[in-house]
Amino acid sequence: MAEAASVTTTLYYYSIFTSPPDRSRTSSSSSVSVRRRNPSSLSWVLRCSTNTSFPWGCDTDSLENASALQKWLSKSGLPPQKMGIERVQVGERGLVALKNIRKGEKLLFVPPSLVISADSEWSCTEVGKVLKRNSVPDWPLLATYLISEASLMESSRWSSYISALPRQPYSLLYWTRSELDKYLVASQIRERAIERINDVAGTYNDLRLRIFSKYPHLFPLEVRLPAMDGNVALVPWADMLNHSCEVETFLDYDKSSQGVFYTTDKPYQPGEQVFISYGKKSNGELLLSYGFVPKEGTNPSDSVELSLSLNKSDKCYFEKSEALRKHGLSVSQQFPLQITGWPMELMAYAYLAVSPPDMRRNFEEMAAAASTRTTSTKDMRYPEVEEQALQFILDSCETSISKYTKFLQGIESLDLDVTSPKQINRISFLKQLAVDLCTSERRILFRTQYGKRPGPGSGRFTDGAEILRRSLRDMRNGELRALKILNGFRKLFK
Ligand SMILES: C[S@@+](CC[C@H](N)C(=O)[O-])C[C@H]1O[C@@H](n2cnc3c(N)ncnc32)[C@H](O)[C@@H]1O
Repeated sequence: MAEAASVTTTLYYYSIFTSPPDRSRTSSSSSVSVRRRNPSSLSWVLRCSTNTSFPWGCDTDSLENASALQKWLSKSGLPPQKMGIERVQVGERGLVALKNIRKGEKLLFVPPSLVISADSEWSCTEVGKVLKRNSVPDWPLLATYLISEASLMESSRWSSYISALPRQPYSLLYWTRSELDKYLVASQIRERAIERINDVAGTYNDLRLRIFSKYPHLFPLEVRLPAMDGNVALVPWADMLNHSCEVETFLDYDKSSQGVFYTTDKPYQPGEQVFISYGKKSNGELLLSYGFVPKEGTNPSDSVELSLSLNKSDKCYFEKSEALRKHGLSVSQQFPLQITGWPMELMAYAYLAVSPPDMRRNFEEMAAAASTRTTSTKDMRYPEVEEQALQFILDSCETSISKYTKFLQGIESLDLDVTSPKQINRISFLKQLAVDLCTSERRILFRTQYGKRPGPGSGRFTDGAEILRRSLRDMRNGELRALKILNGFRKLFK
């Protein structure tokens, strides 16, 4: 049942793009025209800035709202579907095949009249006009649209949709600052969550100062709402699809019918849950935006950020930091590590960090190669500092691993002040999410130590065949052999 509550509901937003999706540092996904964008950012601001008393969303184990949604969608022009909303193994509620679905089959066909976009008609026309006159970007515009419709309750044409929106209380944007600090102390995703929260709060404040405060009759406190940039739309029905790391299909936008559809990349049997991809995201990013962590080892796009820093006592600290600054980098920099390898930029940063003063002529080139902004020769090698650079990366992994281990060993004793049983349940769930995330991130760090290291010409993520620890050992053995030969010669000459 929809219930009146302060808004802690998540809204799902799909960006409609005709251009390729963003290529995150860790992915190289193919071109799609519809994708999700920062959905939970909005929900966080909803939580922190609104206190609505209208029906909003439901728990994801509620099928009642889902079937009302399904009925309303069919009545409103959604064509007959080969899928239905059911209770599922992954994601509680989801879409399940009702008939055989072939690989490559097109599904959904959500017509434009059922897509909420920047061009949708506003029930409160004046609110829409004010926002458009003030050039509010699509993202906050849509968010305000939804809130404004929600405030109309049953009389909004979207009321069935709004009351079936899933609550998503586990996205990092819903975690309190002390939960983030306590449970994600070892992971860089904590920083990303704080950045995202600040970002959204900034957008909200901007709108509040620029628009909401000037039209208090149109934007009473309860319905003020911020959001993010972007060309976005809400797609009821499609947002019942859960994510799988094993599928590579995204929602698509059909230019001619202006509807939204989805092409399967595998067949489904009746009763099987149907998935889409929320994008090639790491486990941390999935937790940040959607509040779940895939099972360990199932996400090929998983990555962890490794933090590297210049040594403050380095004689060339200033020159190196200047070279980094010129290329948009700082003295402490994060690089994504994947299970399959690590970026050339990381190696370039490591070369720079360990280079002695007599290599200062190379600092500039190293800093350029460490930056993703510059298209420089990334495959450079500096044999004279290779060993130190590898050791530097190994040490940084080691430092990070020990943080994770300390956290994982002490998690049980990490308690926040909780009183109600509901809070206790939530905390134990958050702890489990933190454990799952940290275990998967630590696993990548372990694999980096024993996994692959850069090979020339191998692109953004390295797939060379050498092994970090082994290559260091081989290097050292080589040095030892050379030393023995040298000593042999010395003896001979004596
Ligand atoms: C777009 S909704 C999908 C429909 C949702 N399951 C519902 O009941 O309304 C996204 C949410 O579904 C859940 N979800 C999606 N994919 C998941 C997965 N692979 N594992 C666990 N939860 C998932 C998460 O709570 C996520 O925030």
